[in-house]
Amino acid sequence: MHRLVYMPESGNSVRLAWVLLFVAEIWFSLYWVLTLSVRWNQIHRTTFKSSLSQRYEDKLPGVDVFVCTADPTIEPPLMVINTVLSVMAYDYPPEKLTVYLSDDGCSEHTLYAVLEASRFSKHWLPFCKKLGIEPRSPAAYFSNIFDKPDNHDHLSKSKELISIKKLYDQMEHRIETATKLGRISNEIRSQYKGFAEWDSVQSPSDHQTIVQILIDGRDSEAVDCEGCPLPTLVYLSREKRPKHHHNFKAGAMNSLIRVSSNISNAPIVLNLDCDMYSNNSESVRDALCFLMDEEEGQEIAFVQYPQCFVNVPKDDIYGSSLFIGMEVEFPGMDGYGGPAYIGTGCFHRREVLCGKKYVKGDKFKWNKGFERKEGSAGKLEETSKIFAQIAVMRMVLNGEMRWD
Ligand SMILES: O=c1ccn([C@@H]2O[C@H](COP(=O)(O)OP(=O)(O)O[C@H]3O[C@H](CO)[C@@H](O)[C@H](O)[C@H]3O)[C@@H](O)[C@H]2O)c(=O)[nH]1
Ligand SMILES: [Mn+2]
Repeated sequence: MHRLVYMPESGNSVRLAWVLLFVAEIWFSLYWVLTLSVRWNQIHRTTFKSSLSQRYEDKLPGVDVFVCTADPTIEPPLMVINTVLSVMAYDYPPEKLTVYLSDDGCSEHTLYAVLEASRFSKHWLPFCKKLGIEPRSPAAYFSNIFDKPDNHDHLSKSKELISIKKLYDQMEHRIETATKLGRISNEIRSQYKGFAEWDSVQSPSDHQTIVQILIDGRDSEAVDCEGCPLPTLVYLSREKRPKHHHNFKAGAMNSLIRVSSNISNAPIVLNLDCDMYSNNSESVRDALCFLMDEEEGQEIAFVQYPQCFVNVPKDDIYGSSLFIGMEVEFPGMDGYGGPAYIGTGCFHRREVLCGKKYVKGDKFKWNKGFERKEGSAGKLEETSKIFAQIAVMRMVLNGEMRWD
């Protein structure tokens, strides 16, 4: 009202500033109304995972986890494998879990780190499950234990803890030595056939598709040190050519959807940025409580987890912890039908990503059974390359891009 009543006469030099201020105030008022309205209808949900187990433990669906990385310098391989290990250690039947690492940086060092992680997982997974520890990213767990002097949680676990920490430190040392060396030594190269792919890589932005199945869950020898099966672990670096745009994470996700459909084809897909480890081993079960809900499950396309940051400065003057968004506005949006998709930490139904249209009353059949693909790992790697090619070709020809 003040702005309208005291508007300067036309011709007055401050009139333009006055009008601009008025527009800005209108915009902020509208913004205030919009943000306030998502704050007064918050929904906080609770899951009952024991009911999920009672009803569905034998029929739990396969889950494919996509971890994306793009640059071995900005996103160090050691950080990437901590994220990979955090999801491999999920409290979920390992034969139904497949973890894909998409490496847009096409780095031998990242493949080497994942290879190391596949070996370390044989000790890390039984350690996590036996002692029920959280979080299951080794770096995050060790930092909680050793960087906080008043944390005595480790005393009861000391023997196992010391030996697993030693294995982790040795792995870290090997990965860092390889990184410092700038190349993968001939000794390591000779131990794993997959490195031979780099003989035909021109550069990280000009290379063929590389698919390596590092742990094949169907293999009876793919077991941890206590004899329990391990989840499947796959490395993918999709084809890139300088003349075609690769569409960043979206392009990687398109390749991952197609390659995974050939290897595990799980009906549930989780996507994670490589710098966002999972801090709760029951996240899959929590998400399934929504997606498999008998009444409303079919109405839910995805379950989005909030993002938490561990390295935000204490005073956080820029609001980088996204606290208001995650703690207030997300539950608020849920009151109006559900939160937005914000990328990492989201469980989708595969069929939704593949373009299935919503049909009211249409029920997904969870008891279809869990199927394993036939064929040797080598054969699956070869056919998966064709699937990755299709993703790239469709993106180039149609500009197809389903992910933000
Ligand atoms: O060519 C690329 C570029 C990026 N990435 C990966 O994509 C992820 C996200 O990229 P980044 O540049 O780190 O985006 P941010 O701005 O940090 O993340 C925001 O944007 C992401 C992509 O939408 C969301 O997943 C996140 O939740 C959201 O915080 C990372 O894991 C990257 O490794 C690729 O796989 N290929
Ligand atoms: Mn990021």
